[in-house]
Amino acid sequence: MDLEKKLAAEASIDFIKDGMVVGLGSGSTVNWMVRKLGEKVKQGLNIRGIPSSKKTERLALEVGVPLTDFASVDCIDIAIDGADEIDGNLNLLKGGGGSLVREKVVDVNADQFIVIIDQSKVVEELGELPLPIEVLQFGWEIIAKKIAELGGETVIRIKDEKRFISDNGNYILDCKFGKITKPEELHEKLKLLTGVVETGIFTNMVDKVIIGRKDEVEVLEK
Ligand SMILES: O=C[C@H](O)[C@H](O)[C@H](O)COP(=O)(O)O
Repeated sequence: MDLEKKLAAEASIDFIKDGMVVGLGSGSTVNWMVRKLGEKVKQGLNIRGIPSSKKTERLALEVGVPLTDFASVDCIDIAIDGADEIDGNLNLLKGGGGSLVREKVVDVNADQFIVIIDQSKVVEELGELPLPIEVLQFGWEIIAKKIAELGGETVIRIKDEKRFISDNGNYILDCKFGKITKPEELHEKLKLLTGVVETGIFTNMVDKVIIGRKDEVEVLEK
């Protein structure tokens, strides 16, 4: 699986051109991409990255990828990010690592959005995994009840025996909805709940998917 992630990640580098502002996603697949990008920068590629998590930011700085931010640029040319699930309509479920909010801000504002995954992420319908939803700490218990009224079986995310806190200082609720047949509709209903910051459903955003399959890659276009 790691080889498949690495292959997909490294294949995505071909789409990054000199002078681009690059949205850097989060997660283990993206980490391969960031490392490769660091090598390319050392060889003379001139790009600037916008990281979607503190972890990605740390790695980018470590491997020498120059960074910028939204105060300094008007647009992101290309964003490259991983996913936890992708369905046949290229809808994504993301947030397994807890970085969904910043990822969505980066990915939705990119001219081109490329997803890099291993083949285990391809599903018929989203929802085999619980859906991560970032919520305010204040009132999370009542927000969880409202999510339950929409059909979600909700568990607050725990890491190292403590409540997981996102880069934005919020909690993550992992919510089992069963098969998500209408991702956009579910996302919209959840977003209407006060206290929900963002959901891990990403719809109508993906331009290209690079899938690592054994020792080769498959590229899907929108
Ligand atoms: O919050 C985490 C992100 O959405 C990741 O992009 C996603 O979980 C995929 O991660 P990985 O590449 O480690 O499987």
